[in-house]
Amino acid sequence: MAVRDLHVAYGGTRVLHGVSLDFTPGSFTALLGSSGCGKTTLLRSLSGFVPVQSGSIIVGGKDVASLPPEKRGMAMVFQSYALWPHMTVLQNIGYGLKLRGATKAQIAAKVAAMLEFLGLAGYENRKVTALSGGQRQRVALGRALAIDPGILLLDEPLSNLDAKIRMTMRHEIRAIQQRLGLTAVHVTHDREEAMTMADRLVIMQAGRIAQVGTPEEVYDRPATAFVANFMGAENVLPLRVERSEQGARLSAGEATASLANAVSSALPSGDAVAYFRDDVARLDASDATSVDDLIVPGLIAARAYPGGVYRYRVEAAGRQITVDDADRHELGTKVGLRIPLQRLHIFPASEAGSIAA
Ligand SMILES: Nc1ncnc2c1ncn2[C@@H]1O[C@H](COP(=O)(O)OP(=O)(O)OP(=O)(O)O)[C@@H](O)[C@H]1O
Repeated sequence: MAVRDLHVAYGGTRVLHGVSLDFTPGSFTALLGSSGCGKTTLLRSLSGFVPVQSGSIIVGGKDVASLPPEKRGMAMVFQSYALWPHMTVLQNIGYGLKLRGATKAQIAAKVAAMLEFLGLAGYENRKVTALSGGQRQRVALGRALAIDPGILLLDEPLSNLDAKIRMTMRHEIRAIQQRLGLTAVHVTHDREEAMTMADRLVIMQAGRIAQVGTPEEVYDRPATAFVANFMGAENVLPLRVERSEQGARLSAGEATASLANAVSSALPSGDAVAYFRDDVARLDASDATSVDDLIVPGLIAARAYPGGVYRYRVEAAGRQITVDDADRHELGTKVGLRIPLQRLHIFPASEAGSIAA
């Protein structure tokens, strides 16, 4: 499947501004992005529930953008399950087959196989209202899979489940997708869910694609300030970068550090903004020095114990920085915030825009 220059609008409001993507057969892609960026709209355009303004959706070499949902070879699983409450498990799973003209015997055989596959053997005659959330979502999955789709679209299917079932379902869905060789596209708000289930992440920002890559690429090498921030590097530190023959000199207020040429060649020059995660920095003595790490003077303003490590809010370089540290320190203590340079994601200040504000 591939999407080319997809534009979608609701009334006069444009929501997708020219999205192009390729989906390798058998791959699992997660669409991630802040609320309202257009993830669900993209998924619904693929499925045919939302019409496209322009662009194409290619499945097996054919443009399906103007075909109705049932002619696209795709099935969708919804957050709300969207099961028929007055119907039994058998009737729900068999619904798509019935619409496609399958006989009663064919439906019964397929549903029994599907229930076996999903660990719900013998549940045929149960009303769906008499099932747990996890079981309902499995029935919804069964209904989607019963029509043998090549492409499975998942619209936040795990959001309504409690944490434990959600973990189990992550593994189940991934295993089913791999076993059946389905091409899956999954919309989620949950970064960890996307990272653990998908081969590839697509990070969307305001109706456009900000980055496409493996979970490692997107997490460790974010292409933009937005992606770095969105993937959890929420600490923001304004920096000045001065390039020289030997490398680069970084300064954050009084604090300075040097980077050798090999590592610094990709750095911007001038005013920049660095992003880093809570678990990257450490608390050191206020007079600590280092050649490899940036040590920014700071003051402990708050402390919490979420478990395992302490989480501190440190006032440093005019910013509030969140840092995890194994040791307990008192509020008001002067510290040196030790930040390894290679763990910083650095972008020109002009690119950081409102995220850095
Ligand atoms: N049926 C609709 N009519 C008009 N505008 C809509 C409709 N559905 C969504 N929108 C708007 O389109 C934009 C994208 O919505 P969409 O649901 O695709 O975002 P999303 O990334 O899935 O968000 P969320 O994570 O909150 O579900 C939003 O601004 C939303 O308000």
